[in-house]
Amino acid sequence: MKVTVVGAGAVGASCAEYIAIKNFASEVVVLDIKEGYAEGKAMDLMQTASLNGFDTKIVGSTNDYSKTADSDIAVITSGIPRKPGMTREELIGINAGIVKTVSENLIKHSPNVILVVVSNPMDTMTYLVHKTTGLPRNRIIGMGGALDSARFKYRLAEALEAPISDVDGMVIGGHSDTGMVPLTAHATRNSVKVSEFLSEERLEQVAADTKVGGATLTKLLGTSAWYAPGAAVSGLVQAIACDQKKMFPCSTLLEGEYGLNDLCIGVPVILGKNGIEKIVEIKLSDAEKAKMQESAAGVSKTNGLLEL
Ligand SMILES: NC(=O)c1ccc[n+]([C@@H]2O[C@H](COP(=O)([O-])OP(=O)(O)OC[C@H]3O[C@@H](n4cnc5c(N)ncnc54)[C@H](O)[C@@H]3O)[C@@H](O)[C@H]2O)c1
Ligand SMILES: O=C(O)C[C@H](O)C(=O)O
Repeated sequence: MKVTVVGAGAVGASCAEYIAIKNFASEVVVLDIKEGYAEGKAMDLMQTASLNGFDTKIVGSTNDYSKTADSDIAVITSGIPRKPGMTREELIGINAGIVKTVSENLIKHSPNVILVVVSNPMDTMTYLVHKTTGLPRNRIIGMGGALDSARFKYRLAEALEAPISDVDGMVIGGHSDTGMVPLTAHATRNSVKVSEFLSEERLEQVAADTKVGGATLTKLLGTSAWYAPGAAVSGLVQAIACDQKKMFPCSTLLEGEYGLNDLCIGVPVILGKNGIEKIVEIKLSDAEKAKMQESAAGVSKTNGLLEL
């Protein structure tokens, strides 16, 4: 199993590290445009192999896509991150050009590759990859919901004063400060609805904290987060590589599902060796449906800024 990670920055390197530590890939190629940077990250990571006990070979490349040839899965993290005070949508001008070129280069050398899009604004970048590559929708996966759901579980555990392993919950919708839809009514602690333990007001606070999870970290760090994003990507890659048939909320092209069309947005999907093997349509309340519609309108508005 060969995995390429484009962008050897904060998220790309974290993602490569988690994939290597999980020891399911034979090779991870890390590619960056900055001279020597990916080679340096790859060498540093390889020097953790004996310490962390993995056999994955990590190779660095300065923009040489021949090294990525015949990748089974490729992750696109190339592009600029936001700074405090910015929205993800403000990154579109620079990142759209990068994501378009990178995805075309990847497909040229790996025609059967499954792409995982991370660069922001992620739902719009995923849509751009659809529009420009023409790959079938099962092979283009946007990562956002897996991360947002991990942050939701963190906030739920905090409110419940419970270990995170006790809680379960999911965030669907757009990966933006306003567009996320944390499904508080479906969240559970050991199969008991969290609404049995937390007031409506506290649950609203959990949802609000979840939605600004990325902005909160950006303010603290001066740039956006990388550990949880890297771990979330590695989870998706592992589910595909190991044909796990796991369910994650991912950004995918909708063709009527959830009453939506012609956009990529986060919904639950089953991930296996073919990428997105199924879009899971869960029953939403009228209030949840309205939030999803509003979120979709926001994503479509950003998509409208693309020069297609
Ligand atoms: N979807 C998500 O949940 C999520 C989570 C975190 C970050 N992000 C996004 O991921 C992107 C990367 O974030 P980061 O913190 O790793 O940024 P970073 O600046 O640390 O790394 C980005 C890397 O991309 C490289 N790059 C730029 N153009 C390139 C090109 N054409 N080809 C190859 N490499 C190129 C840069 O040299 C840099 O090393 C940002 O857009 C950020 O907003 C998304
Ligand atoms: O917040 C960001 O800009 C990066 C990423 O989308 C995140 O949620 O951490």
